[in-house]
Amino acid sequence: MRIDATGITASAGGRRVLSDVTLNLQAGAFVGLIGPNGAGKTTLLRILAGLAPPAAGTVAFDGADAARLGRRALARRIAYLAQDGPVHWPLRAEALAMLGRLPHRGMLGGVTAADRAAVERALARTDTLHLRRRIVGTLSGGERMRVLLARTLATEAALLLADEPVAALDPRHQLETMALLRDAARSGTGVVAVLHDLTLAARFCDRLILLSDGAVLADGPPDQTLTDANLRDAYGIAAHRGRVGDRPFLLPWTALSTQGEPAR
Ligand SMILES: Nc1ncnc2c1ncn2[C@@H]1O[C@H](COP(=O)(O)OP(=O)(O)OP(=O)(O)O)[C@@H](O)[C@H]1O
Repeated sequence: MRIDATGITASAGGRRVLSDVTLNLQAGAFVGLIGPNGAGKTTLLRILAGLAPPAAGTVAFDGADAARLGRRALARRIAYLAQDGPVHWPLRAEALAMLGRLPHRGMLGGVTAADRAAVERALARTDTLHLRRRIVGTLSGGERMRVLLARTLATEAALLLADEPVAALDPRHQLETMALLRDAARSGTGVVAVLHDLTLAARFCDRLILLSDGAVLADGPPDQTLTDANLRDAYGIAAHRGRVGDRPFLLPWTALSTQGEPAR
């Protein structure tokens, strides 16, 4: 699996929100897409998923123009988890997870044993087996997010794009979900997650792409992306740092003024 996005430009509300973004994604790496609010992360993820066309630039999936692959073929290859989408349908959790199998079904096809097995695996991996009979609208925000992640995993696509998959989760489920995404990457899925928690991003991701003002400010291993200068320029913050084994960690600590002085 390989995705090459070249020269991606996008506008929204009459304003340029992505400018000439070029990046490639390959199976086997857990990539964190980070950057401040409004930097363009969701816009970029939706373009990579084929859900919105770029104003300029191309997305190629395994060398083929993704725009020509067709919605259904793309949906089998790329699973997309939207950012905190409200779910109003009176659906049980397992039926919602089963929607992740739709791209694999023929026009008249029913649920197969393979569909059931994939949903079972996805519910188990997201710790939602005990919620399977619950109506999704009655779940807590974190429970709902895990069921939505189960739907995304159930597709068993080559590329998984997740927009803020851990934002609503408690610390234990954050750690488990980050480990599950990393393990999915290790076993050959391409994984990109939009993340605001830089501590988790530094610990679990193999590579971080830092978007700022619609452009790629840095792209590389966490050590090289989360430099003091990049944190200051992109987020206007300073952080405390450390290491555990071979992994860096950092703790956002100080908001900086525009002159780079501690603001609060
Ligand atoms: N439909 C729209 N109309 C007007 N502006 C839009 C629209 N969609 C996105 N934008 C703007 O485009 C910019 C990028 O939005 P996007 O959602 O991609 O940012 P983001 O990096 O995902 O932010 P966040 O971290 O807050 O989720 C923002 O300034 C946003 O206000």
